[in-house]
Amino acid sequence: MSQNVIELDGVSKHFGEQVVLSNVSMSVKEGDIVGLLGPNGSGKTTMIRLMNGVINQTDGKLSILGMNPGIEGDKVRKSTGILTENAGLYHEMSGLDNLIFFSKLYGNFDLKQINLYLEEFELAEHMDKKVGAYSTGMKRRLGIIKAILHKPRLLFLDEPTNGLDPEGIKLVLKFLKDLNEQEGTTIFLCSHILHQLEHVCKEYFFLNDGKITDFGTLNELQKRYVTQIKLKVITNLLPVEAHWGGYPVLVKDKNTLQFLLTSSDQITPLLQKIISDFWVHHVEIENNDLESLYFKIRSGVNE
Ligand SMILES: Nc1ncnc2c1ncn2[C@@H]1O[C@H](COP(=O)(O)OP(=O)(O)OP(=O)(O)O)[C@@H](O)[C@H]1O
Repeated sequence: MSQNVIELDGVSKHFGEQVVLSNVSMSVKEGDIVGLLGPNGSGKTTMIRLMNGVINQTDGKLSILGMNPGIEGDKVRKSTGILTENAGLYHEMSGLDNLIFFSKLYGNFDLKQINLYLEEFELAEHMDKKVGAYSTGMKRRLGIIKAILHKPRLLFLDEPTNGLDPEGIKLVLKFLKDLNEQEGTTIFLCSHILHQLEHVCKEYFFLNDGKITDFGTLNELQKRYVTQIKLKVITNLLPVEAHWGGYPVLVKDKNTLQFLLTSSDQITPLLQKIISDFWVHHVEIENNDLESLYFKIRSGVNE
């Protein structure tokens, strides 16, 4: 069984009078990709900074790769990579020189590998430009390369797709999935853009006001929070009553119906019944995506 590479036990962090994290306990297994989701100011960046030993907790215990980041911060940072908002890049140096500088600092200089990453992140043609002249998306991609140069076992990414265009988002998410699958790198990422994470993370942690309010796989969270399925069906069936085929139904728009079901087992028989007399162009469960779950967990509503 894989070991926990992140363990937090009753961790709190105060800045003066402000309680930013309160009694946070969580664990992440080696080789997983997990997402930390929470609104602005909920404490996500603070948690990453604690786990990297950049700041110390007020209370509780942390273990990162079996080490205490508050005491062994340098050792922790040698085996972890981190991408933060400004990525710590030198704006007066070129993209290439930044990567050469950091890889030498990490004792891991490999020009061939650097060039491969620059190609992969579509930065090769800009590598001699000063980073100060890079666009936000280019800086973000360079920041990700900087975070993985020393082949960390554990990667912390704070909003890795911020400022990226749709092609950049696709490229970065695919790269992270491949890195996880091929190298076994554990990835801990924070993001607001929930639909992007839906196909990337194995498990999600929800942070609100400095407290973990729930966690689990998408499947587990759906079982917990989605007790009624809202099934959107685009069809030429036009129900005349508020029930059709034994289920409550709402006419949302011309050709768009919403059935309310209590179990996903009801979907197939319902659709079979519809298509025996009508056409169906589209079917979608509307309320079980990560974003719907996020709002339910925030408001404590099961629906
Ligand atoms: N060094 C600091 N000194 C004082 N307060 C701080 C410090 N760092 C963070 N905070 C406060 O802690 C709270 C949580 O901040 P944090 O950056 O961890 O939130 P976040 O969830 O990452 O937010 P965002 O989504 O906006 O990035 C905020 O109220 C912030 O002002």
